[in-house]
Amino acid sequence: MAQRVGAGEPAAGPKRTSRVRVAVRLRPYMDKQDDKGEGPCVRGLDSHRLEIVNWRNATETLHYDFDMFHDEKSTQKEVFVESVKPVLPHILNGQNASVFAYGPTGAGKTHTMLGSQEQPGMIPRAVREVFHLVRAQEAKEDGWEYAISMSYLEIYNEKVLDLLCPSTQDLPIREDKDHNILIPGLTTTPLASFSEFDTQFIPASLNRTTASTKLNQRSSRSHAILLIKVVRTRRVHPHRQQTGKLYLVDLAGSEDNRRTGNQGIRLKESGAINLSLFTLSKVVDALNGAAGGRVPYRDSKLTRLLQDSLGGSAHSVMITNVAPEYSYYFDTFTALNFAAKSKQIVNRPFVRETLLQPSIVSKRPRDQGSSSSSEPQRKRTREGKESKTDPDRVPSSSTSCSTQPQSPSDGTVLDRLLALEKMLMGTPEKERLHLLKTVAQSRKEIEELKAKQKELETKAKQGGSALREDSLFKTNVLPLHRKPSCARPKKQQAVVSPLQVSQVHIQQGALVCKSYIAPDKKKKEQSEISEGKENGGVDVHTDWESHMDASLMEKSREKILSTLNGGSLKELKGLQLIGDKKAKLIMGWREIHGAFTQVEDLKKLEGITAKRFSSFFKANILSSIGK
Ligand SMILES: Nc1ncnc2c1ncn2[C@@H]1O[C@H](COP(=O)(O)OP(=O)(O)OP(=O)(O)O)[C@@H](O)[C@H]1O
Repeated sequence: MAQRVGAGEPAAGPKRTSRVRVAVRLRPYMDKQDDKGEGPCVRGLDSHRLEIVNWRNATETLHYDFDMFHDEKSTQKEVFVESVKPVLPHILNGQNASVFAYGPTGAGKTHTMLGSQEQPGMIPRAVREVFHLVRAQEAKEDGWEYAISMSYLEIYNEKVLDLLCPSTQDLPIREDKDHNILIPGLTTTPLASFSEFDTQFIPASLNRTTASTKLNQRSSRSHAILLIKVVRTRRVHPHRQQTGKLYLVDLAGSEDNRRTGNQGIRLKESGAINLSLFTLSKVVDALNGAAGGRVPYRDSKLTRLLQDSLGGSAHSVMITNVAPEYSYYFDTFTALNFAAKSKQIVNRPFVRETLLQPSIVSKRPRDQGSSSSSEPQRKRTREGKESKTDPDRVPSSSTSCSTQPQSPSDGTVLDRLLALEKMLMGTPEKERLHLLKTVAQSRKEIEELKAKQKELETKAKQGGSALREDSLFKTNVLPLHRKPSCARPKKQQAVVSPLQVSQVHIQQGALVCKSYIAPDKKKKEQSEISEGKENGGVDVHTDWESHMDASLMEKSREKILSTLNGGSLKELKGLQLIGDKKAKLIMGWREIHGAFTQVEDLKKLEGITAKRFSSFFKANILSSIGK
């Protein structure tokens, strides 16, 4: 698990501010001659200023001044070089950046962000540039190693959907204590090259929800957000790790339902789109001092996700797309006013840095003497899985939804101990004393664990053999309709309710006394636990552990732990007594705190009491042995 370094630490440098940069891009006329006759309702004055006819008085014009004005002849390359490229280097230094296109339906947002084969937009250009920047840094051998990955999502009807894995449902949005916005369960795909990005991105874009409206033949009905993450790790001790994120956002078009002719589902979509854009506008107002200081980020999924880009810690660029036709006049006027307001927003970018724990560092090849630049990187895949991938190798055609077996990021106690000892070399005296204490404490823990394990093994052997003979006999002679008593030498008798019948199973040397509960009762019991209600009547928490083979128990425990640390949403839900809510909580915890070191860590989750944990543990150990 990584340790967070505060934003004010030396690595982050002095805190500084960065205003949201606003560019306006005017789309050329489309093929409608009659619109052209009226002349454009908006026109550029120079590379920063533009004017629009004043609707209150047609003889006047209103002037606006922006960071950049791109006229109707501007090429994709010019827009990229002048407005987008300057923010990209920040993401190599652990800072966040975002570029988003805003404007009415049909004004050119998707053209600007995505573009076409002949005229690639900001997204492909920005990603290509990120690869260039990273390769240039690698060539300098500056002591850092870099890893690039991507995630891609859309917000459709206030649902967060994973475009790299379209079968997933609405994903939750979480915030950690450092105000980082996280989406547990979102696919993250490592990228080795730009062409690999292309092969992932193009099919994923086709998953995006689009439908035509009267205004635009191919109108985007969702907000699409592409996230490019650059993680760089210092090769030498202390192993600092910096994470920079680039958000590339194509917003859905704001639109007037009277003009778009929306009905039915299209009307519902428009409601969601306009609500999120309205909230976006309220957020901008609040950041500019209105609304008494409360910034309503939480009022829509879009603003929650863009929290970092507006008034947060990102270097942000907003490209406002406008159209020249008079039919767009009011939309253009509104968009320009929104852009002018956004220009005043000030962000506070800082470096996000963590220190890798010794257990992670000690497992890396460089600690075994290697310092090759093509050394494998640790990367997260979907649902918080960790894997080792060589960044210079083009991975096989694994799908983004595919899951890989995962090894927990925290080592065993012994691994950690060894790593700690190794770290003592070259540590100042005061810290060394503290570390020595930790080492001594860990050693003591190991001794205690070993003693306990021995004791349990002996108990299990004694109890197991006595019970095996006894229960085998009883299972054979008891009539089915009678309740058998499950023999438990030295231990208390299990409480058996009138609806239960006990069965004795012997599997792989383990003796398990399974309670049979009538199906409807079992269902009720399980749903009560997963809904958060404590178990009332029957005590299911009897001393069952002592009847199990210690090594088998340990194996099952490891299996559960590995699912907790590496399981997908579906796999987590496959655990006994874990429903959708708990599975998402587990993923959120994992995202924020890293791997669970032991199954018992589950008790740290909200709503998992000791009793509920005990039910969970028992049910899963039994079911894993039963498999
Ligand atoms: N700068 C430009 N040069 C040439 N064609 C453009 C330009 N901007 C937009 N277009 C064309 O205008 C049409 C509408 O643009 P686009 O689909 O990008 O609008 P949009 O704002 O994304 O709309 P929506 O909100 O509905 O998604 C498209 O056919 C697009 O190719």
